[in-house]
Amino acid sequence: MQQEMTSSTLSVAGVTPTMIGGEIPLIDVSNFLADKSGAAELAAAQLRYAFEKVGFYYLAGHGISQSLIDRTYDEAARFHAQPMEEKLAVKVDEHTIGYMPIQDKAPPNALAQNKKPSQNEAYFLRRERTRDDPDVVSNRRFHALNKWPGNLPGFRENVLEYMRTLEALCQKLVKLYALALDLPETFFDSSFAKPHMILRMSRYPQIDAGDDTVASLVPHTDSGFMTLLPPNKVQGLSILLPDGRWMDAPYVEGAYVVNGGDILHRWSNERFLSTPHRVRNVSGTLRYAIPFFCDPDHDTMIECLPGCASADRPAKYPPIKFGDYALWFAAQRYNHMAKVAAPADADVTPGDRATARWKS
Ligand SMILES: O=C(O)CCC(=O)C(=O)O
Ligand SMILES: [Fe+2]
Repeated sequence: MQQEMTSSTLSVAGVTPTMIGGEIPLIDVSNFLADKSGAAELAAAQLRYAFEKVGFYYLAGHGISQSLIDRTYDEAARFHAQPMEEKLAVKVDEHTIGYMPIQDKAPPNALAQNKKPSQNEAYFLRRERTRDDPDVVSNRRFHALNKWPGNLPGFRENVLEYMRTLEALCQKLVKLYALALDLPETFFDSSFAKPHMILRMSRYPQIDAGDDTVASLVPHTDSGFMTLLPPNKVQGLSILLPDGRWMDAPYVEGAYVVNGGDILHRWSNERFLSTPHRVRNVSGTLRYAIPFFCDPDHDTMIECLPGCASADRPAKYPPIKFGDYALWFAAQRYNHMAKVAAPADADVTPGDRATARWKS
């Protein structure tokens, strides 16, 4: 490992995991994935700490091969290296599938107003489907066909292999999330039997290090349940720590950076954090990112989890179907969705609450 280790530790059942940069737990799930006795409980205790205190953790022992990760980064670079007309041939649609160029204006949500747009271009994929899939036939929102580039042999196969592999890992990790929330290990299994998943392939040009008014990706929270970022040798990601400091997320060889999003925060009645983060690429080179967002299926009713409310801590949010939430969120965050009639959310989002911390 190349980052500086500190002596800061966390005591969980007598075990002291490494704290990256003194702040972010490193959770090794290899024993859990190998079904070793007691490993699930230990990893779940570390996860609980990570989500109650930070909202981010580094994931080691995940079993995803570095060669598959490298190949997927290479495919992101190959996609973005195409001429603009090839990329625009798969332009982003009302399902947020396809290519989104660097925007010329900030996203629709109120907090972004008067801000400069994020300096990155992105290509979005969701679950691969066939033409006769009933959701495709009915044009169900966010359940459409992927838009594959026409002239990149092998691209589709490589990217789908990555998505299938990450999906299988997430289906195991949700068991730890259930245990971390004091729920039965299988609690989330049905919502993740066919999870909603998004792979975003982003390219960040360099920005001017001296200009604080421009970001590669403006401070934000993610919308969903879990985001997995594979190790990135090109720095740029920073995380807003609970004490209000921005911390640059160090590269840790082999470890994913994982965070929770607004729906985990909402579902857990704000017990688990959805932590703001941002990207500034001042590395001197192009930066790529390939976040994988793994969410419950869109029929899941997001309603305060058992055990997350009490007499002094009543449920803060009305129940909402995840699909409705996802549509509302997309209408806030993406210009191409701004005109979509999204269901009104009954309350301010967890993300808006979290963003208030950096707004003031
Ligand atoms: O580029 C990164 O490291 C993070 C990307 C991110 O936060 C996002 O796409 O939501
Ligand atoms: Fe993010």
